[in-house]
Amino acid sequence: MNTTNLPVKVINQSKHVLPSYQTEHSAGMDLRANLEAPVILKPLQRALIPTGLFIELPEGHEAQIRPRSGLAYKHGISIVNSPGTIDADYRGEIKVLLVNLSDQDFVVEDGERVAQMVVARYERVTWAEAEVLTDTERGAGGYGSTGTK
Ligand SMILES: O=c1ccn([C@H]2C[C@H](O)[C@@H](COP(=O)(O)OP(=O)(O)OP(=O)(O)O)O2)c(=O)[nH]1
Ligand SMILES: [Mg+2]
Repeated sequence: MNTTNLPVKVINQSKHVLPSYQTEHSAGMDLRANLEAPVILKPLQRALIPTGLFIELPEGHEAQIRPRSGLAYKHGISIVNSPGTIDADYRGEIKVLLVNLSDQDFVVEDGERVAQMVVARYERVTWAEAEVLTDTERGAGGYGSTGTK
């Protein structure tokens, strides 16, 4: 298995341990809420949850902030801007924009694992302006054009 272990500079101003991979091949590290007091999310309310983490990603890498499926399934908790993007040149605190999509209040506790962070390489492009694009079988088909079965 060819996995990388890229060093990422981090400042941890939270009262919690650094995020870590929960299993041998987890793609994401769970991020913990760093709160003075619990945050109550009413149905359809959103809140920016601080993590107390500040990172410096290597050039050519981003971090994606993604929901956790357990919280989503059990409590309807998701992330409004999913997947959130942490840019390599961002030096601020990582925050998680949670939303409560259930019909019941949800309490975010200090130290709770509210999201997961996946570090990924990205490409940047330059435009090559053109008059026509290559013909393909799909063409402009989308939005279910291939059927459901
Ligand atoms: O879930 C998120 C998403 C973003 N950020 C931080 C890191 C990112 O580099 C910066 C800007 O994010 P984005 O580009 O998504 O926001 P924007 O609304 O376009 O703001 P800006 O004009 O600052 O780029 O905010 C977070 O901490 N959490
Ligand atoms: Mg932006």
